[in-house]
Amino acid sequence: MLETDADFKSGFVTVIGQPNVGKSTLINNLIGEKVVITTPKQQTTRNKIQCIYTQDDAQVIFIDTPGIHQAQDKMGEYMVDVAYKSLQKIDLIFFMIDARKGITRLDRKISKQLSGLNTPIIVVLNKIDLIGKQKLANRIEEVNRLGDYIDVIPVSAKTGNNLDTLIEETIKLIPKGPKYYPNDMITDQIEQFVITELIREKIMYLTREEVPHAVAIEIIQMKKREERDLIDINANIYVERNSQKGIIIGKNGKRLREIGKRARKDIEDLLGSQIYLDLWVKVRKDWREKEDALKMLGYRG
Ligand SMILES: Nc1nc2c(ncn2[C@@H]2O[C@H](COP(=O)(O)OP(=O)(O)OP(=O)(O)O)[C@@H](O)[C@H]2O)c(=O)[nH]1
Repeated sequence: MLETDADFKSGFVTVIGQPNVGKSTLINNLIGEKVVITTPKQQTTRNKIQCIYTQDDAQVIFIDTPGIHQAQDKMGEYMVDVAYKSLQKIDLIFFMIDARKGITRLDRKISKQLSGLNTPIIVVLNKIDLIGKQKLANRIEEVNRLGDYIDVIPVSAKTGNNLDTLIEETIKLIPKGPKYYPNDMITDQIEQFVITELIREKIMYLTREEVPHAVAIEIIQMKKREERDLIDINANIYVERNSQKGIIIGKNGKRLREIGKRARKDIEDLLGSQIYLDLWVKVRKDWREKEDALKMLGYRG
């Protein structure tokens, strides 16, 4: 299901900046026909997808980095460990600065914290609709003195001015990769969809050619344990024939355990939480031809 056009680009971006700088406005303004906003019902994730921007040749997934928002009130804890770690895993950071206010003490602190990362950073100089040209030129100078950034892009998140340049630059900077989400993905299915793809990928890898496309994954349950940083995920793996079931399970369940182990690792990275993954292999004869089964498994015609 993941499109693997060799030239397609995809990447994860997070938006950081002090309160009121315009982060939500930016994300909201990026919502158009091409964008999906997500409002996960359960708070199972720490890395929350905020929106997805898809165009013909690229997909940008904006994620809400854990810890960043809470920590804005308490600068001492600004980069709590988990936030720092997740920042290292993403492809690009937007560091938003208010062009009217100019660089604040908080911006300097953020900048210092970010300087330890290898992740590329674009400074998004926001609210340029409120200042004149000369002031903007000064601000750009100030930002260039503040740190070593890939680019400084002046925008108005409110009017939409120059957001096309921001997207263009972003796409230049993200790596080649698959289209993680279909264009018409239903928002709250996104997280589960990626999880099923991660599991499917491991099966494909570990069974090679033996169970080609006869596999579908259904997430039965995803639930966070109370008072524990652990999410239980129960999923069914559907195949068409008993022989395929045997292949996936492997001798004494060895292959299924390996599939589970590898998938768990990736899902933990995705969710930023420990998970317990319970996988069951079930035979559903000719599921590919049965409409009901397809619907149940989340495929839409
Ligand atoms: N004039 C102008 N106002 C803006 C712009 N971007 C954001 N604002 C305003 O700035 C205020 C704060 O914007 P938000 O998008 O809520 O800022 P935020 O960074 O998400 O704020 P927190 O959620 O507190 O972190 C709102 O009143 C926005 O309308 C802009 O480009 N120009």
